[in-house]
Amino acid sequence: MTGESGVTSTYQPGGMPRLEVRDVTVRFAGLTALDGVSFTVEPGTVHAVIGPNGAGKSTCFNVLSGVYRATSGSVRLGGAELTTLRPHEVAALGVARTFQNIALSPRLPVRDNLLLGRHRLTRSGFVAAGLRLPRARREERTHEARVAEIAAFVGLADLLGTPVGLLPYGVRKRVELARALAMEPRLLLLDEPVAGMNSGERVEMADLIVSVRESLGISILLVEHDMGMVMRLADRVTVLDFGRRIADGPPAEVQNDPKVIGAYLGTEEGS
Ligand SMILES: Nc1ncnc2c1ncn2[C@@H]1O[C@H](COP(=O)(O)OP(=O)(O)OP(=O)(O)O)[C@@H](O)[C@H]1O
Repeated sequence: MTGESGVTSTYQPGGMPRLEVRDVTVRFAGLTALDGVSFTVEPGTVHAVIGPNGAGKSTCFNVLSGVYRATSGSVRLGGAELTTLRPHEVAALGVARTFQNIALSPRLPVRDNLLLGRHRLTRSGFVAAGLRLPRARREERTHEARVAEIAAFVGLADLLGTPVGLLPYGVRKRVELARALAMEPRLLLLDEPVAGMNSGERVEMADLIVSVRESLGISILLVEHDMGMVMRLADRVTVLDFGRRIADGPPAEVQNDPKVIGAYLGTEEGS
């Protein structure tokens, strides 16, 4: 399929797997960060995980991406069980993530940061690439063309040669999203994609996330504090509080749930 900007998806939406999180518990020395949490991310949807500070959102992301090991429970992507895998193995199954704090190489230009995202897709070995053998060169050209396509899709076409460290914060957040897309993911985990952005940048990022879903059909799971953004973007919302799931449903339903209102008011009163 082809998006407005001409970027094409490697996967058909029908081929996108469902993410099933079942009864996941994570304990850290006496503290239960996640307590029997379950939810399902349907293929090609935007699913948000929200909750007050310390609710367990980051822990949830870290379990899904293989950074933390669940104490019990299961996470399945299509037919694959993720809870026993390491981060690079989860990434190899097509799960890409962005971070709350940008994790890019500031001295490298946008192009190289995006090419690093394609590492798992590189077939020619290290040696072949180093010797610049013909097959490796051909592969390099293919990756560069794809990176240019993705950069155009996220509005970075003119900045491919610019070192990331010279870019404003909001643009760097887009580079991070582009790098995740460069992995050709089937599931994208976005950790607070608009944190620290001004209102104009927030709107742009929200539009971009919508077009990732619509043009590429990639499933998106996002953790986000900006409620307006969540309500506008998400097809479904899971609400955590003290590690427990207190609500799960369409945004309009969740927004009016007394348990959710109570959890957020409780935080405000406490802070
Ligand atoms: N590596 C760790 N070791 C010990 N405790 C941890 C660890 N990671 C998270 N926690 C604890 O688990 C609980 C859930 O934290 P988590 O960061 O997942 O919440 P959160 O919802 O992402 O919060 P925030 O919105 O503030 O980012 C907190 O009490 C936190 O202190």
